[in-house]
Amino acid sequence: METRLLLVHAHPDDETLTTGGTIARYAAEGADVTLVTCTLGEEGEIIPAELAELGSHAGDQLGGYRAGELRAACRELGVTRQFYLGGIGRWRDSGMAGAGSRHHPRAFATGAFDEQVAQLRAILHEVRPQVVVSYDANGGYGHPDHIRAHEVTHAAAEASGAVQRVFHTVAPQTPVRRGVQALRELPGVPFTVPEPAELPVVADERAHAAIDVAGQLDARLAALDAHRTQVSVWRDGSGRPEGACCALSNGIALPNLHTEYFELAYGGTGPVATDLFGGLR
Ligand SMILES: CC(=O)N[C@H]1[C@@H](O[C@@H]2[C@H](O)[C@H](O)[C@@H](O)[C@H](O)[C@H]2O)O[C@H](CO)[C@@H](O)[C@@H]1O
Ligand SMILES: [Zn+2]
Repeated sequence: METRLLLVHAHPDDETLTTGGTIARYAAEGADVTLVTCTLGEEGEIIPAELAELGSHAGDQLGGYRAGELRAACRELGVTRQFYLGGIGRWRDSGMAGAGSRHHPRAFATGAFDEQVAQLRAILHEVRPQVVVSYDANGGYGHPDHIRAHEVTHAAAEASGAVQRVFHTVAPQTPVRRGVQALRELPGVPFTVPEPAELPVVADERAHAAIDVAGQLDARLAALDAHRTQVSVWRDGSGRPEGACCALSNGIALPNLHTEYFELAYGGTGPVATDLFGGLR
């Protein structure tokens, strides 16, 4: 059986931040990996000062710039094909909860749900993935676009009748806290190392699958480098991926985990503990 994995993410950078190692691993093992990105991330903050005028408050060119970042990141991860839901530019980044940008006529989180579901069903019909990955009902950390991506994914996957499993990317408490502790012990980290309680985590029991991505850390870091408007990557100079970490525009360090975790949300049970396709091939 050719294994076909499809991931639905809200903005350019999410695919790498939460599932970059898993994408790189399955792609390296010969799986067909499709990425669906729902928006261009037009409302994002911008880290490099020299690019500030791309922002929505000024030139409003960030979406096009992030499309280029996403192409580069997909090359680093080995993505087979990448779609924008409804075509490039159809749905716009809604901004964080409460932002006025949610009233934009093309805002994803408040857009026509049935249209979005039909657009994803068309991609599912073309690609025929056995396994689909997106976010939990809280969108991981509550971003309106992530929540809508979860809703559209479940509606389309369950209506398709052909998707065998839907997983949510999750951050279980114990490994996240262990990763934060490792950052505290890494000399010279230029970001704010968060208190464990500051990171959006879930109970360990919700992590049904743990995908070992120790062999893909360099690929994930290279893909994070590509998302330079959104992510700062720091390396301690040792050349080891363990000596690196990253932060978003808020300057809060994110743990560099060797494992990515997933909750099995749809498709019954199965031997998924270390393989999203366990028992399907
Ligand atoms: C990872 C992710 O979903 N990023 C989103 C998010 O960006 C965050 C947001 O700007 C927040 O205000 C910052 O503190 C944080 O550092 C950012 O990562 O929301 C953006 C706007 O919707 C979105 O473009 C970005 O991809
Ligand atoms: Zn996002």
